[in-house]
Amino acid sequence: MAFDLSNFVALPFFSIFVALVFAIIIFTNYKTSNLRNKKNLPPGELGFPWIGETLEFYKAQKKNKLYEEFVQPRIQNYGKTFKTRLMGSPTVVVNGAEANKFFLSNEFKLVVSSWPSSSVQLMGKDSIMEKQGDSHRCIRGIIATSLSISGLEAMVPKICKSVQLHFEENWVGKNVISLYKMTKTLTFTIVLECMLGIEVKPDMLGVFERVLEGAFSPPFGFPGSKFSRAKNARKEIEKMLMNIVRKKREEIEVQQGGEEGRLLLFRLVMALIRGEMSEKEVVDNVVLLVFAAHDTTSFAITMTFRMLAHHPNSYSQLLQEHRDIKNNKRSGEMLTLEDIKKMNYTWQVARESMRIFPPIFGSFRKAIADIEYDGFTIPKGWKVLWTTYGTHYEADYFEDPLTFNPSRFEEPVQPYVYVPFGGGPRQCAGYQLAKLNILILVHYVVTQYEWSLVYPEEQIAVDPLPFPSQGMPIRINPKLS
Ligand code: HEM
Repeated sequence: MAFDLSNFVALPFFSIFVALVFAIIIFTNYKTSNLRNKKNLPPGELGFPWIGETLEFYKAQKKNKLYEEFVQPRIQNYGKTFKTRLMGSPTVVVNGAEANKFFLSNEFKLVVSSWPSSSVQLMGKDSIMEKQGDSHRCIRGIIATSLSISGLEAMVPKICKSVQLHFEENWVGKNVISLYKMTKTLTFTIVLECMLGIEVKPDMLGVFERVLEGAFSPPFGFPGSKFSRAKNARKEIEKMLMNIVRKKREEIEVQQGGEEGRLLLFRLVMALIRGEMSEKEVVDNVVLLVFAAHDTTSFAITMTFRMLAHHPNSYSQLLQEHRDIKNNKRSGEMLTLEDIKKMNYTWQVARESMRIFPPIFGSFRKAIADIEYDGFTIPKGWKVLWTTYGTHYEADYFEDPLTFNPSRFEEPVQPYVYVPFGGGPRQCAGYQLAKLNILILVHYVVTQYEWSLVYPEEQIAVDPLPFPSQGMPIRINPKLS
């Protein structure tokens, strides 16, 4: 065997590396077992250092069976509150309405939201998801004003126009379209043009999607990785948005306000002019809003159509609601907020679809103090994962939970039981826009098209948000009006 000098030189470095890894493992075990002795931790397995039960978690998540295959078996073994270790962090998984109420309403007091490093780097450290206290309240206030009653009233005709234009450009003359892909394009346009007031340019969606693709991937920046592609796309967006923000600032300073005052970019730039926000904060929040709205709303819409296809009685009832609204309008007349308020049954269908297929599984929090909950201690620094499924799929809260039954929403639901939009100070800030988006699109599809699913039993994949694995193609045929 030839003597290789480089191996000889590398040996001490390798030994030091191995020793370091062992030291970290022993130190982590020591810390955890020390904690175990000192505190009344919830039951469950922390598993090996760093890796813990991450592989089991990902395996179940990939099949869209995180609740059935990861959470439920552990609830059976340990109860509704159990510990595990995910992606390096000791984590307590909590389930049920009381848990949702306790952790979601104690945001900023006992816990803070905790996103993966890749999401934070790509959305930006200055987006609402990383903000706390006054700066969080300031951004939420600005978003809320845009989605107030007068803001929503102004937005309805804009959304209607976007949907009509979208049909003309993407549906007319086609026999089959991918509903998921189409709703993504449409949601993107609605957030940017109708909510923010930023004109969509041809390549924009592709660049934003490249950022979103990296938002949950490991934050390794080697060339060609998903994360490094996402980082490059983020730089492109930053440059483009900076220009848009500066141009808007000039316009506002010259013209002082105007009709556009209702749109969100205007309000964000006004906050910039008043010195309440920086340019970077405006840009980060625009990226975050697209991220928050995009896959969630598209998935909610596609699952609503899937449920309608599988439940013809519900579809007939929903269709009648939209025929009644249409029959009260002149040909080509736009919907108004008043029409949308009449879509009660449609909203029940959409809510029931989001109960069974919540676009967001739940989300992570980080304990900022030792927390006493359910008779256990959750140590400061540990993560907490609350879940939508822990109430949505439990018979204690929803009778016969796996059955699709929109009329269960005729009665009000107890707080923190139905949580597809979260709750507490971080409850979805775009809830009203999501609702408009869903109801208006359903109206125009069912009144203008006959449609059917190409693959009625299409699988739901997860990466890391759920999506129909084949893009949910539907056959379409324009209705003769
Ligand atoms: C069906 C569609 C949607 C669903 C299911 C959904 C769900 C959620 C959930 C569960 C949260 C809370 C996350 C947490 O507690 O960690 C959230 C937060 C948020 N959502 Fe949505 N969302 C939807 C659509 C939208 C839209 C259309 C927008 C905006 C245009 C939006 C903007 C936001 C923002 C800004 C936050 C962060 C709020 C904060 O940190 O204070 N979402 N969403």
